[in-house]
Amino acid sequence: MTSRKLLKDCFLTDKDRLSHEECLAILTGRLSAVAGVEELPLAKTSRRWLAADIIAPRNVPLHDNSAVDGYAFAAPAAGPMPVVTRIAAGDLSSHRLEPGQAARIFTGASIPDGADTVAMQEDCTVEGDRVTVPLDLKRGSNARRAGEDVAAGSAVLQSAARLRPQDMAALASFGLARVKVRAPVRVAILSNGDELLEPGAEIAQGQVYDSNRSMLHALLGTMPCEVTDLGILPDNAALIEATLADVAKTHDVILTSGGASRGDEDHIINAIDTLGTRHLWQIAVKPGRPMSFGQIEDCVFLGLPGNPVAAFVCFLLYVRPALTILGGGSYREPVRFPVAASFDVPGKKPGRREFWRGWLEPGDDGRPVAHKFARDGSGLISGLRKATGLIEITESVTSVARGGMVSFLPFSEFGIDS
Ligand SMILES: Nc1nc2c(c(=O)[nH]1)N[C@H]1C(S)=C(S)[C@@H](COP(=O)(O)OP(=O)(O)OC[C@H]3O[C@@H](n4cnc5c(N)ncnc54)[C@H](O)[C@@H]3O)O[C@H]1N2
Ligand code: MOO
Repeated sequence: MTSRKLLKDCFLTDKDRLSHEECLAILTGRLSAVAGVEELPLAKTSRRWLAADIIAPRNVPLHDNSAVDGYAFAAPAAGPMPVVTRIAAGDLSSHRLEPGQAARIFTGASIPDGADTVAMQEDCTVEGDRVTVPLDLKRGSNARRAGEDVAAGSAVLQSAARLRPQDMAALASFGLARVKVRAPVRVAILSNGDELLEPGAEIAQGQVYDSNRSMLHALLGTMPCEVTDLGILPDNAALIEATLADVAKTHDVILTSGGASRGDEDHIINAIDTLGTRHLWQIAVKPGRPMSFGQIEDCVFLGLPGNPVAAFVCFLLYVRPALTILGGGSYREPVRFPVAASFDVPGKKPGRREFWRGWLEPGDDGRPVAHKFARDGSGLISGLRKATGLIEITESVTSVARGGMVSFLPFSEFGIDS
């Protein structure tokens, strides 16, 4: 990473602050994969980033086989046929039919040489050792061809792909027992603020329970990460600096929340400036204005704002892409769905991008319509809980009218299940 644009002014207007696009470009442009590569048993690789391309080593299925329980024959059939053999799934012996003969066959069993079609048993008439199949059955019906799922030699998955449950099925279907994947990114998390308290402790006026760390743990659980929890750090500049310097030696990422602005008791930014390099701080995004990104030696620093909604939104928008790239994954932008708004927002400040908490419901014509959580405060966890996604309002927009189109980003696009 090299430093490009450092922001020294803590009184920036939205116009001077980095835009969402610039922020993403800095993150994605300056980061590269740091996670190691390990070869693991297939069952241990779910949700990891692949570290090598996967080429199918053989056809799947390996042999032509029956899709149904029934009778195999060579189409077209002319009348009753003698049933000369019986083939079950897993039968490894070879079978051959002469023209006009049929084989009793079961789902998954190899189709015998000389046959190309299978009739479902429900559609057949059996008399003694002869079977009559539907005479108009098309050649190839109910026959699954070798390689019809995946042909040997085809490129199936590229390095940096995320292994999803269906990919696990594909790798197993090729007979792969071990897979090269990226190791988890080593992330240290901490919360900063004298007012913060661990859940379970006795609370007093002026204190708040630390909710960000539980939320961040859960969010990090959606990514291949190994999390070190450093707990709550008080507003003590020397302690913050010493902790960050120490932790940076053994982690790929330090993720903090709180203390990100430039209040007298916000020491995180100062610590980064002293120990390393700040690549961005202050963005024209709501919520999330004091989001920061920097480095201490080779350790990436990601500083989230303290307000829980801002921490959540910035995690999705910026931490997730950063962890993806550092982890050796391929980053893709979340899909944005254009939907009609069910609400009016007459005045929005121009020059900054806003992410409102929202959800979809069917409108009068059955199409999805976006609803917005009425209150905007970025301390309101209730809004995050009610929401199933973010409504994105770009910089140039100054109002939204009921029925107008807005972009909806479902949380599922960020790896969060409903
Ligand atoms: N004069 C200004 N004040 C503020 C500005 C500003 O630009 N000028 N920005 C506001 C915005 S926007 C945000 S967001 C917050 C973020 O500030 P910090 O990152 O420095 O966060 P704190 O001041 O430490 O905390 C803000 C708020 O969030 C609560 N908090 C912090 N950590 C946690 C946690 N782990 N769990 C639950 N709640 C937490 C904290 O108690 C505060 O209420 O600053 C605005 N102010
Ligand atoms: O932008 Mo702050 O990040 O709204 O709460």
